[in-house]
Amino acid sequence: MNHSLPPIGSTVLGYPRIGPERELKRANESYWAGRIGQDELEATARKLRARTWTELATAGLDSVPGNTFSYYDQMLDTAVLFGAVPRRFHGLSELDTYFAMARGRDGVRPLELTKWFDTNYHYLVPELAPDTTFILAGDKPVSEYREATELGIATRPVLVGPLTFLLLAKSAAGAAAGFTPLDLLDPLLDAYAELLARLADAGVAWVQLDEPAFVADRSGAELAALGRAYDRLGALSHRPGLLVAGYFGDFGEALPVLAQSPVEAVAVDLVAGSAAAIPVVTALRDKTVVAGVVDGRNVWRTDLKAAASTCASLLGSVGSLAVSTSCSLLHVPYDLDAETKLPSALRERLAFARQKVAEVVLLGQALSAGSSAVTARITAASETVRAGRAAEPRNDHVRGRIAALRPQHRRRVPYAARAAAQRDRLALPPLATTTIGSFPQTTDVRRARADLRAGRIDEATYTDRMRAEIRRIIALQEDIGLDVLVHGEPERNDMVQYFAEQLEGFATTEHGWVQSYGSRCVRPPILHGDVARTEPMTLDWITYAQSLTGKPVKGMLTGPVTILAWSFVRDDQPLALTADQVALALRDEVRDLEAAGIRIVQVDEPALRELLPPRAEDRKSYVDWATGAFRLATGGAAASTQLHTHLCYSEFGDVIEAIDGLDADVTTIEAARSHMEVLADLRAIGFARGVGPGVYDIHSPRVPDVAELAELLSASAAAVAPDRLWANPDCGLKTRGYPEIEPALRNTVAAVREVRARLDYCAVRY
Ligand SMILES: Nc1nc2c(c(=O)[nH]1)N[C@@H](CNc1ccc(C(=O)N[C@@H](CCC(=O)N[C@@H](CCC(=O)N[C@@H](CCC(=O)O)C(=O)O)C(=O)O)C(=O)O)cc1)CN2
Ligand code: MET
Ligand SMILES: [Zn+2]
Repeated sequence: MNHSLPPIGSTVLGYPRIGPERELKRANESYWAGRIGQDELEATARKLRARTWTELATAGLDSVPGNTFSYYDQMLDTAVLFGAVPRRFHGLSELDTYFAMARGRDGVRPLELTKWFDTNYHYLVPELAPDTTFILAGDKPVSEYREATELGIATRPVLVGPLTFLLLAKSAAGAAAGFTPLDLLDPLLDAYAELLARLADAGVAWVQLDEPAFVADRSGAELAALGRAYDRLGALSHRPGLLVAGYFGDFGEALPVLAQSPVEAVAVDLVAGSAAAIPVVTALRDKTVVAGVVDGRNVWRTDLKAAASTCASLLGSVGSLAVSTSCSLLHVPYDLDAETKLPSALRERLAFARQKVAEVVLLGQALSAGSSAVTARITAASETVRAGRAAEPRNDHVRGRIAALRPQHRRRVPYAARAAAQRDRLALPPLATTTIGSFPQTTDVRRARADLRAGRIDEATYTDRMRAEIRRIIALQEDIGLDVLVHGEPERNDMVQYFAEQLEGFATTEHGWVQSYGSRCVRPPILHGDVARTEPMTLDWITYAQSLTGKPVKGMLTGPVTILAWSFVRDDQPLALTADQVALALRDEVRDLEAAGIRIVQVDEPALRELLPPRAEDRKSYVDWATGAFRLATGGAAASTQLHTHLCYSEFGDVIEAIDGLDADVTTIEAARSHMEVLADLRAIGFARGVGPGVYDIHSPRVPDVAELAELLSASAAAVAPDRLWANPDCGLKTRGYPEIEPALRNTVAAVREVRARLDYCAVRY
């Protein structure tokens, strides 16, 4: 291999790719709708890549990451690159196969979508089987490298590492028992070896292999596989320099393994993790260590003085030191300069992707030259950060309420008493039907909100339009015959941002878009101060909806854990305390809803699993504060108020006890894609409250028929008593269209009627 590698110096581990104005979202959605062709989509993609490389090189980074672009997702890119395309997707053009894997097509289900570690980004889960053969089927990393060289920029291609790829993959349905994707390591390494040779041919000096799977607990066998893989790739005679990156935590036991392998560089996350292990691992003394000191997950400006001193402290322990972000900047918005409405005191304290690149460049200069001008800028930046933090106003009322909390604030009367009171008050049938909250966000609804923002319509007109939408949604649900109704959430731009816009202590952005999955984006709010509710947030909409019907309408709130998980949070106090502040605001909202006659309140916690720490030793304290905050939000409700929660988008095996700890009366939970596995998990711990395993996968446009729904419901009824069992979709319906959801809901109600009839029959016979 090349023995005169250029120093990495200053770099970032990755960059946003949706485009500062969500150009890629618009281009993808236009292509899917048939409004533009492949050429136009590719032209947009090329422009976005060129713009990113140019911006990063011009900003002064020594090493610019490449291959950070993706039409949909980097795990999907990796599966396609190595030919791991399940048979059901064969038969389309390359691009359409790719999108079919992401989104499904007629009668063909897509790959599973799941959370990327503890972030709100979702990746597609590769499906591997014993007979999967890996070949170097594509050349995206090579061709994008060439594209950048044409602009005069030598990039460092970023690849998902082979171990992380396999550890995040799942074995395809029907794969032999005992098979795990890791069994395919050797053939996969052959394909990586071929890719590395091609990259070397193209002139690539460094590649980055991301192995974040190793910041979680890993078995001895997995650690050994890591060592074996990098020994093998390292031993290749023709390859670029290898940088292995870990992020979202500490490499732990994987650090010495990598240090003893022939890789030339290791990138470590010094924001979520610590620098303590680096001097201890003596084998790092002849490696390049890339110090991730600029937070890639949050939007605060870096305390550059502290970061520079962390870097300086490592100088004697490593062969060569480079400076970087803690992880890819994919998780933060593009550019603070696009925000014109943020309060200036807050703005001063923020850095988005572009500003973080500038921070890294400055730190790099401090490390290499350390001129007095650079030192002065670093000192000034640190002072701004510290002064800004100190100047954040405190809300003494909220802090007083927190100080006065007692265990009984987080406790309701025992479930049996609640269930009895709710049975009397609600008189619901067995297998009660409901939905998760949102109905399709139509173009009209979004346009009304855009018109309000632009001043084209006034507040009263906007309210009228939303009320008309609520009337339509209530009438539709009555017509379909659902038992517990929702107002449909048309007034919400997003289930977290909507609350943040009304709570003191949060700021929201105009352009701060971050990719969540595929073309779907969010604008995470910035939680900067003490949180307080100044007035009811949902009351008018919910009471309006309830006034239209005799059936119960669910009050609909987003829980404290999810509000934190999907916001940028303050880093100057424990998350547990921030969560309790949010919980108090929600507790007041629950009380107002109850006082207005609302009989059922749902508090969504889809992100409960997401924040679970990667290492087992940290989990108990997380579960304690997370369930504690939820129970603080809900613990003031009367026994006869039925409290629902909703969970989705993850594997729940690891948080079953936490779900129990929420103590909700009814839990609606994603289950359709995992064949109701969660019911067995719940049963195993003796979970005895209401549960609604989602019978309809809303992530797919497919409409389930009555027979399959009845079968899922019967299977569920065998595991859960019918008076505790609910029938509902997997998640909210906002991303779907009416032509899909209307028949799906009608079929659900029809299936429930069938199963109820069978239950009656059984009750008579036995
Ligand atoms: N925060 C969050 N995280 C989550 C979820 C979630 O619901 N929220 N759900 C899970 C899955 N993730 C998701 C993330 C985003 C979306 C989603 O639908 N996002 C929308 C944007 C939602 C939004 O902010 N809408 C705004 C702005 C809409 C918009 O783009 N308006 C147009 C103009 C309006 C028009 O003419 O269409 C514009 O600004 O250009 C609104 O309704 O007001 C999108 O990407 O399209 C769905 C699921 C997990 N994580
Ligand atoms: C991502 S969970 C979504 C819950 C919310 N109530 C909705 O129905 O959209
Ligand atoms: Zn959901």
